[in-house]
Amino acid sequence: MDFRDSIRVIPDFPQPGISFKDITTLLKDGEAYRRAIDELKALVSHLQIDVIAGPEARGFVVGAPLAYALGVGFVPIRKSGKLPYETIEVGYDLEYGKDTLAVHTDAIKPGQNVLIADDLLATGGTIATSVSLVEQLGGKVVGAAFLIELVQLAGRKKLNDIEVMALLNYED
Ligand SMILES: O=P(O)(O)OC[C@H]1O[C@H](OP(=O)(O)OP(=O)(O)O)[C@H](O)[C@@H]1O
Ligand SMILES: Nc1ncnc2[nH]cnc12
Repeated sequence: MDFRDSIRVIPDFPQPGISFKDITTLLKDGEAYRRAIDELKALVSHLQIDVIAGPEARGFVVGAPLAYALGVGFVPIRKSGKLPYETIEVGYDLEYGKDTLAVHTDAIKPGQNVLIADDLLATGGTIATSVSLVEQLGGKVVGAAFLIELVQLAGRKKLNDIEVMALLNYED
């Protein structure tokens, strides 16, 4: 299945010069959504995964169903101020702004193998920050899985030797 047909591209959102890849058109199509998660599951099948971590908000709609499909737990990595228990936090830049991500200090056990999942890899700031949070808790990041990779932004360079997997590549 060519998932590209299910992604809507919006020029100049949320600011001029950004070509926004809108996954809501894929999410509302039950067949395409299910197949996308099934294909991600196949892409990560060689990895030993104890838990999936996904950054708010779009990382939830990819990471949580993937965790369910694999029969592993899901850890939400949230924007600052949302999690109720003790957290660690890291600030970062993204393609169109700045933010801070947080995770509960007991979300990951030291030594657990963690797959990070999100809808899209752009500059890699979100995922590098997620990797930092997981590693601060003692987790080992065994891979990062996405629906979409914006290859020109070279986000995977921020991830050093972490394996990066994506269903779709965009050149712009
Ligand atoms: O590789 P990067 O340059 O970090 O960009 C990618 C991130 O940007 C988007 O999230 P956003 O922060 O817009 O939040 P949202 O999921 O709440 O829309 C997207 O869902 C990724 O998480
Ligand atoms: N171009 C883009 N489209 C959709 N989400 C994004 N997050 C960061 N860059 C993005």
